[in-house]
Amino acid sequence: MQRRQKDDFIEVSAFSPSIPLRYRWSFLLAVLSVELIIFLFIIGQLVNGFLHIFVFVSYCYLFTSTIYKFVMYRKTNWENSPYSLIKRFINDNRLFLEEIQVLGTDSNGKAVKKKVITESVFILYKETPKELIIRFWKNGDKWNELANASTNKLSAIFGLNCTINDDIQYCDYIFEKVLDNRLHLAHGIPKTNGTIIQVTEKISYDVSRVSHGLTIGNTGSGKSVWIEYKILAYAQMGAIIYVADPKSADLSLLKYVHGFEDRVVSEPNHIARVLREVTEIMETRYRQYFSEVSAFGKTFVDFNLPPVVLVFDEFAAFIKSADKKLSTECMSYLYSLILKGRAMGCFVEIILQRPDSSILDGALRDQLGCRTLLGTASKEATMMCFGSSSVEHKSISVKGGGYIKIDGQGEEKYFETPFMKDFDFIAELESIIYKRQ
Ligand SMILES: Nc1ncnc2c1ncn2[C@@H]1O[C@H](COP(=O)(O)OP(=O)(O)OP(=O)(O)O)[C@@H](O)[C@H]1O
Repeated sequence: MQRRQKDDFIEVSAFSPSIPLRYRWSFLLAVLSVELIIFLFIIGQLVNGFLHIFVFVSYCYLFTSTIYKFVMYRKTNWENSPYSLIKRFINDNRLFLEEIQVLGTDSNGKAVKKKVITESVFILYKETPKELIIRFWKNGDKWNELANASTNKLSAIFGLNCTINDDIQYCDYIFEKVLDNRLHLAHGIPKTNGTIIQVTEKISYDVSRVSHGLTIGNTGSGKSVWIEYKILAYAQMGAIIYVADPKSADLSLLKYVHGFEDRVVSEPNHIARVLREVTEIMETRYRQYFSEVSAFGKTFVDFNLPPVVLVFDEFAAFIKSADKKLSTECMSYLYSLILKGRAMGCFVEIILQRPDSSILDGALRDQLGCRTLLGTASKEATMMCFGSSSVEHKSISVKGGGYIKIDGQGEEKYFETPFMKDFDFIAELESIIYKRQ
């Protein structure tokens, strides 16, 4: 079996020693013996009876504290250590091959046989204060399949949720030791740093690299609250925000906010107009800023251009219900925004109640850099949002809880949208806009 470079990883296999010397009971016995010898030596040197009692009491204290410290050290540093747990995982699942080998003959001429491990899986781990990474190499051998199929067992062993980073040559299981926390907007909204959206205490992403969003969730799962938070984050960036709300629901109320009056639309013709407007902004930016070779690799951030965001609620329902010509026109604008908008800073945030792959196929979906699935979702919705994934989704009872997948940040992970209670979204938005003017 081919084994590759280990980086800072520690390797564990069936060949690794079961217990390192400093955790063995025999080691404790050796330490206690040394202590006893020292005690007997000191006692032998003393004549004073009072000193005998004093040394004896000290020795008793040393004896019990040595045993206590050893047991605690073993428990915390060894029994629950990744090394020991991985070793147990290998043994319990028999991830090794054994064969009986003849070692020689005894005095009666009988063959002396012994079971010897001949092959083993090799699992690596690396521990930092924040995370534990367990790596399975994919060697195309009999343990290859194991690399992608150990989520449940490993999560159970370590008692932590994990995310997977699946590479061609290896599969990393990343266990977060520090739990993530939901943001509480009543404590103040996080200040947007440049083009970064802070999602939870630990999750964030940069819209200049990861553009466009998709939010899927059943009614009441928290889509509107999540999008409202995103609108605040975009507003902090100084974005020009358009809202298409064909059902004239909550988001359409934004038209009463100063600056949003003609950017919030519900009528099909107006939605088409807004899509056209955003596409034109994108095309104009292309012509003005990206027509020379010096613009190579640059984005809207390099030209100090504000992001332009189109929030499209109930997008699939709109496309299905609109007249054919209009829906074709809208789809073509949307395609070009999704495919070409990133560098120009022109983004779409699509909200869907029900998955519909006839509207948003896999190729287009993959262009939407931040995808969220809120509430307990059907298999179809999960597939629609994330494609095939090895993440086991739990059922969700928390309002605003769901899964998020951000381009370049591995598989989807559980998260909770910022908590919006005792918080006035409209007042906050108006205050952001006022401060910007
Ligand atoms: N992040 C959150 N913080 C606080 N409450 C939330 C959050 N997300 C959802 N809720 C609660 O859940 C309710 C439903 O959320 P929301 O209106 O966003 O769902 P929805 O998916 O948009 O539903 P619909 O499709 O019917 O519009 C909210 O009124 C709110 O009470």
